[in-house]
Amino acid sequence: MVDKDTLWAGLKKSFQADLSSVTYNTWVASAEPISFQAPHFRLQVPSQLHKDYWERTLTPKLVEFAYSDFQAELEPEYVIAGQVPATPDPETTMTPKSVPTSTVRRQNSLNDKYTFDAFIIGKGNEMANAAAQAVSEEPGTLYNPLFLYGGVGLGKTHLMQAIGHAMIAANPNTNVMYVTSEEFTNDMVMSIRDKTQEQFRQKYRYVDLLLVDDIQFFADKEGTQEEFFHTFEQLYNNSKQIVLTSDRLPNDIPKLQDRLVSRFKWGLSVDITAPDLETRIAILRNKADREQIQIPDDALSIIASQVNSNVRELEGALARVQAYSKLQHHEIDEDLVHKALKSLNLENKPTLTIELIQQKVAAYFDVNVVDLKGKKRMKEIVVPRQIAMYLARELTNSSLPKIGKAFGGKDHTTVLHSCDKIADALTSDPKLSENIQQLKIEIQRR
Ligand SMILES: Nc1ncnc2c1ncn2[C@@H]1O[C@H](COP(=O)(O)OP(=O)(O)OP(=O)(O)O)[C@@H](O)[C@H]1O
Repeated sequence: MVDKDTLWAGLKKSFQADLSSVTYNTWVASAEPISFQAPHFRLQVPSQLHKDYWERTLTPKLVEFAYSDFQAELEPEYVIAGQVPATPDPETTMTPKSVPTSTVRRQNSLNDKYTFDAFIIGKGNEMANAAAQAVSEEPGTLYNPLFLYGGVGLGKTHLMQAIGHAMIAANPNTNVMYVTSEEFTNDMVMSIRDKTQEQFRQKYRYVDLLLVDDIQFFADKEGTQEEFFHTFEQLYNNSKQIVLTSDRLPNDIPKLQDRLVSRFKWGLSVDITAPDLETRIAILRNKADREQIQIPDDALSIIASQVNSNVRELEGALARVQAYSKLQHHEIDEDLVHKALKSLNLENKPTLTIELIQQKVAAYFDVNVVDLKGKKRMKEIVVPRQIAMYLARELTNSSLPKIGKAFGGKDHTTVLHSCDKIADALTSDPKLSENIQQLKIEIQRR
């Protein structure tokens, strides 16, 4: 038995470890538990934008953490502060249950908001958008599979789901399956455990459009890759459309079977990069209008110029401003935006660039920036160089070739290798993990 406060305290810890501090402070820190009676968990959030974000993005994590930390099956409900909930308040205690099924399922459906109409086109995504539009008009023939790749929070999921919406709009009988690669793996494992492999195959092999998100997590998963290969073959041979997303190109996904790498390259691979200032402003304006948030252009430009990492963080900043305006009972203006974003420490800071990361890492390890960019092979230089590349990828959303260029013209595979090496070492080297944590704080603080 666990009460709502104990549950929430545990969940917050897991979120804190999992999310960036900006994401955590924007979305999680402002939520309050209202009640808890298995499986119902009611959480109060400050605004509609928060509610949407929880429903769309954080619910799967919430369910997962509740299950792994408390062996509890959760069905969360989000209530906007000051609004009366639709159903009466349940009791506040619960008994843990077994496997979370219903809430996990919800992830398979398309998010209503991820349409082409709601997608703002800019320099970083115009190719990807054009390819996605083309695929939705001629599925299974033009680019199959369509492989969208790029950094976090740049709209890959949005765009892939937009294809699903467009195909359903053109033909309501279209059978669309959206799944993350982890869900695909879990589903497969369950089907083996429950001896329901035939149902599993029916589910994935007889659709018109299969969308698999974050395919890089297939790395190392032999069984999943084997199963996915047969799924792919059947769909492809029947001219059914497949769309995949990843944070990197197929060649760069470690331990991905050659036959999958070659198949993923049969169609079209197209990347999405971070939006420029104009696109960020347009995304915010569109979002504000859709959510009916009153915000003048000048105030909006301040947000767009201060948050330049990715669209998810941009949306978070807008939500923060909106929540702040509600709390202060004050309309949004430039002054309010400055105050609301102040705690994110974004103001008066130099822009977070690869060069800035190089300087911070060099100072931290007491090495020379020139050496970091150079070719010296001594361990004292190689490790800081790999760390700097890893942080450049994590914190700036720059493409691998761009990072390679900033490190004295290195190849993108060298950058990827460095990032993977550090990511691997992080799981077993607490000292490295501490160094990186400190460096991240130092860099975010500028
Ligand atoms: N060009 C855009 N126009 C409007 N909204 C966008 C655009 N790009 C991204 N977004 C919004 O930003 C948020 C994050 O996008 P999304 O989840 O699609 O990113 P992603 O690239 O799939 O990230 P991840 O790699 O973390 O899965 C979503 O709310 C999405 O609607």
